[in-house]
Amino acid sequence: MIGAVYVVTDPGAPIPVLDQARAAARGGAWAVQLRDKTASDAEIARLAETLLAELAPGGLRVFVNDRVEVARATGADLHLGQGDGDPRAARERIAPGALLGLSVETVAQCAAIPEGVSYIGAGPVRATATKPDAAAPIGTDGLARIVAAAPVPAIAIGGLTAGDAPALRRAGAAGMAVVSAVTRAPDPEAATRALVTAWRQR
Ligand SMILES: Cc1ncc(COP(=O)(O)OP(=O)(O)O)c(N)n1
Ligand SMILES: Cc1nc(C(=O)O)sc1CCOP(=O)(O)O
Ligand SMILES: [Mg+2]
Repeated sequence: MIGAVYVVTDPGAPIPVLDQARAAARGGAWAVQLRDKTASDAEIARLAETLLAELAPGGLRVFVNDRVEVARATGADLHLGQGDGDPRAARERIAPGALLGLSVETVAQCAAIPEGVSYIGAGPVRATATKPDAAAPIGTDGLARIVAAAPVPAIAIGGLTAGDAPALRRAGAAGMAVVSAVTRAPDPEAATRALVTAWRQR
């Protein structure tokens, strides 16, 4: 089951990554993702193990970004992009119960989503300073087209805030993923809670 609010951590944010994840969990996030382009596999594995021990028993899903072997070694969930290797091969490497996410930027990419992918990360919906190599923003109309074409639930990502929740829901997203709206907020727990509340509002 895919949940509503998914917080991607940022090692460049003002508070440590573990505290970002803990605040997200307290605020009601469904998932956190450890995203760090420069840390070693051993460092990411240590963080994942800590979060899995501490927060997975309470229901939080813990993802690692890009690192198939870290997911395999720790039992964490995994998120891959279009350039991060074959998702079928990754599915074979990770735990049977682990979730596998795949980034999708275009409707055409929806035709190539293999079985075993649990959800897509669809975006960027809006411009984002967090990922300088992101594709051009697709907007909520682009998101709706991807939702319609995808065989699995879509989690919207890219430049999102709580105010976007109604439009993302109208577009058919199953959830929303954020980096800066939580990790750069003065109170990351309250920011997560605001996202959860906004998502639930009809
Ligand atoms: C939930 C979610 N969706 C999309 C992405 C982006 O992944 P990717 O395209 O591989 O880019 P990087 O994050 O690796 O720079 C994501 N991480 N999470
Ligand atoms: C990690 C990531 N992936 C994206 C994609 O479009 O695939 S956009 C993005 C960064 C999202 O950060 P923020 O919430 O601070 O804009
Ligand atoms: Mg990636």
